[in-house]
Amino acid sequence: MLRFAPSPTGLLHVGNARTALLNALLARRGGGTFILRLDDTDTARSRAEYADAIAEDLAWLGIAPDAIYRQSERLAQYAQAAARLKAAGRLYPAYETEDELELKRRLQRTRGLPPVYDRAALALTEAQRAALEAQGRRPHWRFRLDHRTVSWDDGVRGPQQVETASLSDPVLVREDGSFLYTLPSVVDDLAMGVTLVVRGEDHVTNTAVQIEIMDALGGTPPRFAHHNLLTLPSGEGLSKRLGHLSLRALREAGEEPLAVAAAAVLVGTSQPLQPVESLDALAALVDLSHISRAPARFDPQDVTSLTARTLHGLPYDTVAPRLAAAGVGGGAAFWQAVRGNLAVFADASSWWAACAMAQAGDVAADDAGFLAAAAALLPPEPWDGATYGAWIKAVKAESGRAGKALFHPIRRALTGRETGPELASLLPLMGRARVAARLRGEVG
Ligand SMILES: Nc1ncnc2c1ncn2[C@@H]1O[C@H](COP(=O)(O)OP(=O)(O)OP(=O)(O)O)[C@@H](O)[C@H]1O
Repeated sequence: MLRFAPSPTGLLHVGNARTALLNALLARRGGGTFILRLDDTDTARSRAEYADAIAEDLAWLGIAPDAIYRQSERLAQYAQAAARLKAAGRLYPAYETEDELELKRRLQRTRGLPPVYDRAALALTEAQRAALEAQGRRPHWRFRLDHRTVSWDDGVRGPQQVETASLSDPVLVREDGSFLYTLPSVVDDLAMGVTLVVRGEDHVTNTAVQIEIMDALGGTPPRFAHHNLLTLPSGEGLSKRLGHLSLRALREAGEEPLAVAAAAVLVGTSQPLQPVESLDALAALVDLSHISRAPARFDPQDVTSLTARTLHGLPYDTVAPRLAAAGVGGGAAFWQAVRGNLAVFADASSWWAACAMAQAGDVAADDAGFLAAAAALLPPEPWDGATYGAWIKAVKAESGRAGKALFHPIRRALTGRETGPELASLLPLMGRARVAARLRGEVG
């Protein structure tokens, strides 16, 4: 059981996609379950349209979660867990304001001490608490860490140890009673039976805290694996809120979902960037132990070149529904003919238009006679893959032209372009009447 737990506070970026894909692909490969769990307890920042956008962007990548949960709908479970922790003496009220905490931290720093919460609230007497509440202060609630060494064998980073004495007791519940991310995450990982948590290394410290809370709740922690983070090419970190390298933007630029997925998974590993034919093929390449420890720069140029390479290798059966939806005909023969020339999928539509829609032959005045003579040599239909070769041989013999002078005017007349797919493949798709008309500079 694996999960992806984003906050719906912006559009997913390629770093988020790395986490989502690693989880989804490991689940897919191992026959496990993959859930999308929206961390939407922060009502001020979470937005329903981002939750929809997350599901849509995952679907675009080819990921269909087995279930979707919204943490905002599970508050009763978190309240129950908080009550259990309070009863066990592990969740205590604290009354410091943000300014007071900041002052404490500043004093600690000037004394050369780490800015760790001093647990002053633990020492408050019943009467002192009552007095603070009488002033109108509301408590936030901190988890009392065990101050022990928490260890786990990380799927990416190997054996890990965190001394929780070096950490502040984390706030689990805010003044207004709302939950920060930590408790819902722990409660749900236990309740949903999550067995492996794969996430970014921004969570390593959280993991130590979460293992302590899981132990305090009597649960068995899952296994953890923390992958490196992706950055902008400049090295700057990615942020959902700032809209960096969003899946939406890559999609709008025409990038292939399989190319984005391959780049998001393979960048920053010891495996080479390579196009894949399917998510199953990408799943077969996933190996947590091949992920580097250092952050990895994500270059959108890599996606652009992977998009082209992905398209060049995509089998017809995989793209047939997309071709049909785009109104592109010609079946497998057309796809085989053009795929090697595509930079983005939409180029298939332009090549289809060039084959199937009337357009005037692009004929330079100097070549008009040569091309009209070539038209006269066109063999009768039916045409197949060998037609062009036989015809061009005859044209060459009669005209005495060779090389560029022979091929270039023909390509221009037929397609209006300097380069493109093999004419041998396009000719049967265009048909004799069209080819003849265009060679004469007419509309065909
Ligand atoms: N740059 C990144 N590279 C790889 N993974 C990332 C990156 N940023 C976040 N993640 C992972 O994405 C998952 C979802 O995290 P979260 O929703 O907090 O996204 P975020 O981009 O950090 O958010 P925000 O910008 O809103 O703070 C987490 O598992 C996190 O580790």
